[in-house]
Order: sequence, then structure tokens, then C-alpha cells
Amino acid sequence: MTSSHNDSGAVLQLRGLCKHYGAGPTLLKALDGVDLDVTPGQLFGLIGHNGAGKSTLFKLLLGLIRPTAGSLRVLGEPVDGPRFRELRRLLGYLPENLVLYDNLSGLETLQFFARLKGAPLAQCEPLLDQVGLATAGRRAVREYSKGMRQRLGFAQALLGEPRLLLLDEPTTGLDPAAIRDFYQQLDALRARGVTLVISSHILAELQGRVDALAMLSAGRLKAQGTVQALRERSAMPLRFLLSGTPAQLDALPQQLSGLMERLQLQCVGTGQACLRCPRELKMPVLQRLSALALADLSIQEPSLEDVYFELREAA
Ligand SMILES: Nc1ncnc2c1ncn2[C@@H]1O[C@H](COP(=O)(O)OP(=O)(O)OP(=O)(O)O)[C@@H](O)[C@H]1O
Repeated sequence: MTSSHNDSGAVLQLRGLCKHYGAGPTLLKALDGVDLDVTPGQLFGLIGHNGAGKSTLFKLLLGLIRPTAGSLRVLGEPVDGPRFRELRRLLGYLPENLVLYDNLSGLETLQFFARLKGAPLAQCEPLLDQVGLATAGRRAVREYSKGMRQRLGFAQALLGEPRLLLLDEPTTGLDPAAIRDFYQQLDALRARGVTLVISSHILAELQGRVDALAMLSAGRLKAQGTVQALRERSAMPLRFLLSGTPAQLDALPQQLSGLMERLQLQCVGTGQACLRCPRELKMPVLQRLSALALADLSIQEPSLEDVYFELREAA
């Protein structure tokens, strides 16, 4: 790995990062030339299919495995450099499958992890409270539900007041209220300058919450940027939902003449129509529609899920 000076201020800086397993016919490129920057205080999403390389990326960031090629800086330091061991204390990690000892209580579990990490034991009870396990703290982990185990895992990741949190599918098993509570906690952490990298398959959950995201596909970075930037890149059409009288809706093809070949118009119920419109035609279409004085008009952006499938298919 190279260790050139990091002048970008990035919390994470990956350049040409590769992790290969096996060789010859069994060669598997878990990560293959990934460039990525995450800036301080971002809530950064990592998305991609099963086996895309997300967990591999987390393990590389933590120094648990070594890259095959490329460079990797975390909090400004190369992961294989002399200062990384010290910096490792400033990282919190919630693995996809955290192993817990069933016979320990929640509090004992947290105390165990605190000792491993060199974090003050005094942080354990307040953290249990923070993740909603204050009353369950003295019960054995074997009695915990899936969501309670996940909360305990999150508390473990927060030990030592990390500056960078790596959360691998952290909302698996959480109910809707717990998911909302979890993201509120992430917002509070972000407000304190903590950088958060979160992987999830629940794209609706990330949409509207992440500052930026990266989409991995078979070890390669398929797209990177804000949700809006990905939408624009995907060239998915906007959806205009129109309400009006039958006469107004009948007049739509005439009103949009010259543009219709690039639009898709569909009746979706009495007095309602849906118009699929390329992003670049949004303003000309709006201008034409304004002349009709429709009862209502709303414009829907494509969802992150729609964008994901579109970009996945793109070369
Ligand atoms: N120790 C290993 N030895 C060989 N191959 C591995 C090893 N660890 C991971 N892989 C392979 O690397 C690829 C990426 O795996 P990874 O766990 O990073 O995917 P992921 O994106 O986290 O998937 P998921 O969404 O299912 O958690 C997969 O093909 C996996 O089989």
C-alpha cells in the first residue's frame, strides 16, 4: 500500500482498493479497484447486492483483513501505518453478525466489550439506557429478542465515543419505531461530528437520510454521490400525477404536442393521469400544463430502489 499525504480532509479515502480471494480459476474479486471519499460528519450509505463486497470493505477499514492492492486511509492514517493501532480506538463497528455470549447479561456483555476496547466501564449503563435496554440490562442475553440483540450490538459500537462508526446492516430485526429511534440517534451523533458509514438492503430507509452513498456491484463501485445525483445519473423519468376534469385530461396530448413522443401518458383512474417525463423536459412540460389550469399536479422523483435497479442494469 502507498501512504501518500492525505490532504483531502476525508475520514475515509480509498484509492484503487482491491481484495481478491483465491487464485487462478477460483479467483474471486471481492473488491476490485474502489475509489471512495467520505467526508467528516457524513451519514454515508453503502448499498449493493448480496456478495457485492460491503462487509469486505468494512473489514478492510478496520484493518481486520489486508488489501490485495490499492491504498486505504482511515481518519487520515494509512490502515497499515504505525499510528493506526492507536486510531483503532476511535472506530466503532457493528458487524453483520455480532457474536454474543448467551449466559452474560446485557450489562456484562457491554462491560466485556468495554474491557476489550479499553473504554471506561462507566459508559456501559448510560449506553444501555440510550439504546432502550436499561430495564433489560440485567437479563441474560439468551432471553433477548433479535431486535434487543441488535440494540446491544449498537451500544457496543458506541463504546469509547468513536469518531467513525461502521454499521453493517444495523437495522436488521428492528421494528419500525426502533428504526426511527435508531436514525434519530445517528442524527444526534452526526450533529456531534461523528462520521457514519452504514450498509443496508432497505433502500427506502436510506433514501432521505443519507448525505451520500456508494453502490457496489460485484466488487466494483457502480455509482457514488447524493441520492439526487444518482437519480440524475440513472436518467429515470419523473412521474407527474395530474388531476383534472375529463375534458382537461383529454386535452393533454394536444397540449403536449411535439413532446409526446418522449412522454408516456397513462390514465390511472377517474380524473387522474400519470405522465412519465424525462428530467430535462420537466420545465417545458410544466409550462404547457400550466395553461390547462388542472385541479392538482404533483411531481414524484424515482425512488432509490428504482434508481438502484436502473443503475444495476447499466453498463
Ligand atoms: N474469507 C473469504 N474467503 C473467500 N471469499 C470470501 C471471503 N469473504 C468474503 N468472500 C467473498 O467475497 C464476496 C463479497 O462478500 P461480502 O461479505 O463482502 O459481501 P456483502 O456485500 O457484505 O454481502 P451481503 O449483503 O450478503 O452481506 C462474496 O463473493 C464472498 O463470498
